[in-house]
Amino acid sequence: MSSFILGRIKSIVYALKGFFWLIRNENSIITQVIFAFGFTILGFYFQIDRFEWALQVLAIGLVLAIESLNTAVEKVCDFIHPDFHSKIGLIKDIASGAVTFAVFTAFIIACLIYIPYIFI
Ligand SMILES: Nc1ncnc2c1ncn2[C@@H]1O[C@H](COP(=O)(O)OP(=O)(O)OP(=O)(O)O)[C@@H](O)[C@H]1O
Repeated sequence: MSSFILGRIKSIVYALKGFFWLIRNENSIITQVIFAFGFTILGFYFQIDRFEWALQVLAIGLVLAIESLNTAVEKVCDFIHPDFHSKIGLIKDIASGAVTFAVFTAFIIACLIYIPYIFI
């Protein structure tokens, strides 16, 4: 097998290792996964259409991906500077701010999808 293909396979294995680590150990990711299951049940309950499913899956993926990157930033911060430092605090706050953008976007998408089903 060429070293290119072998390299790609190794990358996928490492990525899956990170994926499973996150859903086993990281409370914020576990919480978001529970929310994702909740909204999936809601989607089946209200029989949302294909376009709404696509938007919902995109919103869930966006939140999980940004939350995962936020976790990575926190880990780097704790590794390079385990003690309290105002700059570390700011870096962590900014990474959390990125999650807030994603959650806010997902909230708007959820409102656009479900408000018509619930109230109209
Ligand atoms: N080393 C530090 N120096 C200064 N402020 C910090 C430091 N560590 C954390 N903080 C502050 O505490 C907040 C929470 O940090 P923390 O690393 O506990 O993340 P978290 O959002 O609670 O994530 P998790 O629940 O996944 O641990 C940061 O956003 C930052 O404001």
